[in-house]
Formats: sequence, C-alpha cells, structure tokens
Amino acid sequence: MTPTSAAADFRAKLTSGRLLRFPGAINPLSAVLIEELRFDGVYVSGAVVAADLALPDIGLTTLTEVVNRAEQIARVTRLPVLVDADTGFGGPVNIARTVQLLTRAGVAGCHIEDQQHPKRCGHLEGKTLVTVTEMLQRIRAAVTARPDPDFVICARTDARTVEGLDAAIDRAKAYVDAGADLIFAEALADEAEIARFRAAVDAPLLINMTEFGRTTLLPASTLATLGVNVVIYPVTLFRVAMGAVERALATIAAEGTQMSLLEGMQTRQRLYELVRYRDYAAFDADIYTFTTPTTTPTAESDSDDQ
Ligand SMILES: C[C@](O)(C(=O)O)[C@H](CC(=O)O)C(=O)O
Ligand SMILES: [Mg+2]
Repeated sequence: MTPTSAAADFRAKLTSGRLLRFPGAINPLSAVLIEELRFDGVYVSGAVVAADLALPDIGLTTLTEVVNRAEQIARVTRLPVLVDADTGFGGPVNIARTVQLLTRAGVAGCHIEDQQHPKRCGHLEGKTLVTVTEMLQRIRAAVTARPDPDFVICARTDARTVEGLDAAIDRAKAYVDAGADLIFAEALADEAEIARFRAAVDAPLLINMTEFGRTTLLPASTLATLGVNVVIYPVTLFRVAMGAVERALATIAAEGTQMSLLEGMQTRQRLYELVRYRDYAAFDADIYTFTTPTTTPTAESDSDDQ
C-alpha cells in the first residue's frame, strides 16, 4: 500500500467513531501479527525504539534511527502506522523534515509533544513543557510541511502532570486550532479525567494504556464508551517479550537446557508461516527452472563437472 493510502485509511478510520486499537510493534515481524489479529493500526513507540537499543527514553535516539525503524515496520503491513516523533527532533525546520521523512517511510501519522528537549517518559517526574506558542509553531511546521494532506498530525500534551488537567485541556484546544488532527492526552489519571477531557476537546482523542504508569488501565469497551478514538498499547509487547527473555535466560542458566521452554516457544513452523517461507521457496524454484525456447540446459552437465 502506498503511503498516501495508508494515511487516507487512518484519517477515514479516525472519523468512523469506532475505537481504534494500535499495539506497539517491537519489530516488523510483530507488526505482521498485529495485522493478522485484525487490529486497526500499528504504533511505533519511542520508548521501545530506545529500549531496544538499551537506552533510556530521554530523547537520545536520532531522527534517522526512528525513521529507519518506522520504515522497516511500515513496509510489512497494510495497516496505518503511527510513529512517536517525541519533540520533533529540533526546531520548526527539523520538524518539517521529520514529517517529510516519515511520510516517505510509508507512515500514516506521527505525534509531536509539548515537552522541552530533552524529553522524558510521559509517566515520570521531571518533565518541563515548552510554551503554548512554541508548541503551536511545532504543529504549524508539521501541518504546513506534510507532503501528503492525509498524513495525520497528532499533538501530544504532557501538561496534565505538570500544569494540571485544565491547562492540558486549554493547550489541547489551542493545538486543534493550529491544525492538529488528533490529540494525545498523556498521563490522565482515570475514567473521570478522560471523560472531562473528551467533553471539552472537539477533536479525535488518543489515550495511552501503558503499564506501570499514571493512567488506570481500562478495557477497550470502557474507552469506547468514553468516546476515545485511538488507544495505544505502546510498550506492552516489549515488556511481555523481555519478561519471557529474562525468564528463559534464567531457566537455561539454572537447568542447563532449554527443554522446559519448548512448549512456550513460537515453533519453527509458525515462524516460517509468518515470514512466508514457502512463497519465497516457490518463487526461487520458479526462477531456477526458468528457460526460454532457445535456452540450452547446461546446469546439469555443469554441476556434474564439480
Ligand atoms: C507512549 C510513549 O511515549 C512511548 O514512547 O511509547 C511512552 C510510553 C511509556 O514510557 O510507557 C510515554 O508514555 O511517554
Ligand atoms: Mg514516547
């Protein structure tokens, strides 16, 4: 699917009134599974891109690293991909380039937040925000520079835990006026706060169901009832996978064999199914036996000589 149609797809889904569920991919292969399980889209988490490189989520990863990962993931799925662009990787001109590169990577949208660089995880202490004016410039840069008008610009506000809920709502309204297509309300406490935010802000709303954070974990049915448009599970697969990796290493160390782990493993057969091993082998065989009417078959005599 072309970048344009992935973005158009995301935009259309956003107006459907349905809750869209975007799990965070840990790699391209997990995006294949996200599509197979009929989720609405794939999220590329900045926290996961960083953690995967054994780095904390404090704005250390570069634009190139994030774009490369996003491109690898977008390439294997027809679902819309939403990318965490942190603070946009610089000033307005850098943000313009961020949006252009992400569009070329086949991504359907990205979010840019109102934290000062260096940013922090939205659920940790020590965040500082840029002024409303500076954030409006970030949004304006993104909106103006997008090569594809369907590319979804999501504005994230981290204001709830810094300036309070009312300030977060006021910021979100200003961000919508500046052209944001979707508002990411970070670290709201609970259902009541989501309901207040929803009632006050007239734009599609994204809520973050990250574990061990400040927001009460709520089921999709509740989020749908609250009128939330997009939910992300940004680090869920990463935490599950890394939990399994830690346990497996401890088992091998203690037991001297991986035998007891076999049952929980993805099998060779399932892995080959997901990477379409057979299709590749069939393609290869077709090419290998390809001849034209004028071809003299020499492959056999060649190999006999060796
Ligand atoms: C959504 C988030 O920006 C991410 O990078 O995935 C993180 C998630 C997390 O650290 O749990 C955030 O909420 O800041
Ligand atoms: Mg992030």
